[in-house]
Amino acid sequence: IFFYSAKQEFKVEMLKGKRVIVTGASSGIGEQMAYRLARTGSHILITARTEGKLRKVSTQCRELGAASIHYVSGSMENMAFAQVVVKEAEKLWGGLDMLILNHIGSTYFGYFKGDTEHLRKLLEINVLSYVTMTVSALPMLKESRGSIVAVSSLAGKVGTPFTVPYSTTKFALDGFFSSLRQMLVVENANVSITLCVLGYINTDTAMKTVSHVIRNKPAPKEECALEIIKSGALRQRELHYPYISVRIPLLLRDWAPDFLDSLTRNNMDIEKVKIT
Ligand SMILES: NC(=O)C1=CN([C@@H]2O[C@H](COP(=O)(O)OP(=O)(O)OC[C@H]3O[C@@H](n4cnc5c(N)ncnc54)[C@H](OP(=O)(O)O)[C@@H]3O)[C@@H](O)[C@H]2O)C=CC1
Ligand SMILES: CC(C)CCC[C@@H](C)[C@H]1CC[C@H]2[C@@H]3C(=O)C=C4C[C@@H](O)CC[C@]4(C)[C@H]3CC[C@]12C
Repeated sequence: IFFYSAKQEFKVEMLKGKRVIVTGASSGIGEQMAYRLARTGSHILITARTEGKLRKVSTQCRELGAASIHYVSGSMENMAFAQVVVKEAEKLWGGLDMLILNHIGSTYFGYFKGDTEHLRKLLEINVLSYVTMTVSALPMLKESRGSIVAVSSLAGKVGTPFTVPYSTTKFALDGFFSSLRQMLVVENANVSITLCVLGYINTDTAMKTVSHVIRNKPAPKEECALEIIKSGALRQRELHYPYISVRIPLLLRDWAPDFLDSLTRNNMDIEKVKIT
């Protein structure tokens, strides 16, 4: 029982020479994932809207030792673009080993005033483009027995105030990917799906948006990026990072939901949330 249940350990060789797409890689956690993959000698295709930033990240990846590095710029509001990115990987490498879905459309941390247009746009960028890329990439991933990694959030597992449109999209990812995981087992397809449930991380965007409201200390984006890559390589079903800050709310969620809700609110300076 000990030997059969022992967890597999992560080794950098697991990703050496692997062909990986990383979305939202021009900044934050996505950028750090690109650097980490470069150090392990992977073939990398990065994407985001801002070409200038992608060029800089690519240069850095080349210096860090990427087996190869390419970028495509465009917006994930457009589903044709989501397909173009996967086609590009097919053209470049004739296959794909890992698809890391990480981009999000910009959103606010504040009062929900019924702005369904913002919600619709966010559903397209944060969910539909993930679905589109997954569908396009699945034939290649089935062939390589590859992996899909979807970056989500604690705000996609438990209700947090001030993130209504954002949480809607992240909860949807759980629905899609958890069901698809089951579907792939039934079909006998050896493609792993990892849902990353992240707590508060110190990216520029998150710090700018919530550091004046959230009392907890954010976790480092560099370590977060490494943990995401490890969880994908090890074909885990979910990543919980930072471990304790995500595990405790997940435990409380079903057993003491009202207590969890008040704990979450007590972690915020609610009076500092801007009223627009
Ligand atoms: N930071 C945190 O505290 C937490 C983050 N997460 C999750 O981690 C992931 C990364 O977050 P983080 O690094 O903070 O985010 P960033 O804001 O740093 O990065 C977002 C990336 O998405 C790209 N992007 C934005 N809009 C679009 C678009 N319309 N089309 C294509 N790409 C787009 C951005 O580049 P560009 O503008 O050039 O397009 C950028 O590369 C997200 O999935 C987020 O939900 C989860 C929990 C906590
Ligand atoms: C039990 C409680 C202490 C847990 C509370 C954790 C809350 C406060 C944490 C968990 C996940 C976090 C959000 C997140 O996932 C991503 C983004 C997007 C970014 O562009 C702006 C910041 C934002 C909204 C984060 C805000 C703070 C959140 C809600």
